[in-house]
Amino acid sequence: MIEVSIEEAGYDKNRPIINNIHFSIKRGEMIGLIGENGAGKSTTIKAILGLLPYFKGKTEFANLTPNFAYIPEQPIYYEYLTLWEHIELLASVKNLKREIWEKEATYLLTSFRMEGVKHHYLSNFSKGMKQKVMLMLSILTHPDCYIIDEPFVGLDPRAISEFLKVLKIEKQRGAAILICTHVLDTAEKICDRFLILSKGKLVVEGTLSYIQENCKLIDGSLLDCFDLLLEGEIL
Ligand SMILES: Nc1ncnc2c1ncn2[C@@H]1O[C@H](COP(=O)(O)OP(=O)(O)OP(=O)(O)O)[C@@H](O)[C@H]1O
Repeated sequence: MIEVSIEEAGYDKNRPIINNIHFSIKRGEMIGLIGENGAGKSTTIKAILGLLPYFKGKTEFANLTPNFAYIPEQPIYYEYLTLWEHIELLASVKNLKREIWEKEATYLLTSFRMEGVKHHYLSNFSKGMKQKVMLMLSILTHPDCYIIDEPFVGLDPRAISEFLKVLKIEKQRGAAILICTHVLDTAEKICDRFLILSKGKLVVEGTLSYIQENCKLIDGSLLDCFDLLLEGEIL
């Protein structure tokens, strides 16, 4: 579905931030992008999205016109549009069928417990509420691929569980999902494979059992393996 091949990339040609990062994401696969603060996760996402001033490499999508949703860590929205107006704007831009999106939007508003604020401006929402809106909007477009930057930090536990439920359905539909997160116990439960970045490089890529084997920690958690890998005991 997506082939990412980054030779080097960054914000300035003379100072590449990430290099030699090569991976693919298949249909129906969920990949966890993990690494310490400053490891280069957001920079990798920006490279995939074509948002970096300096990028040497290529990103290939199976479809010539990739249909993907990017959910940033910091919500982006229109100050003077209500939640429902955001949904209507998206539906109009994406040419969604009213009889379908209205039903789905109503379902999502109820499951994310946002029905009561659908006619309020986003500028009055908390960070978690704004994040919920970003998630709902992306889900409504049913993209081929989701790129999600830290979804678990601002959301309350019920919203996380609703979000995971919907993601599971989207994954079964065939969506490819890249999630960047520090919440390793959740990532461990939901992701099929992991990319561990450190200092702008891909340290290890694989399933949890591959990483456990690599670390000689057969029953170790993702966090145990992550700690060990980054302590340099293995590398
Ligand atoms: N806009 C920018 N201009 C220049 N350097 C940047 C910019 N954004 C990030 N960097 C640098 O790139 C490196 C990687 O940052 P990045 O934001 O990709 O890390 P991250 O893994 O997403 O970290 P975190 O977990 O803290 O979000 C850091 O050294 C950072 O200082």
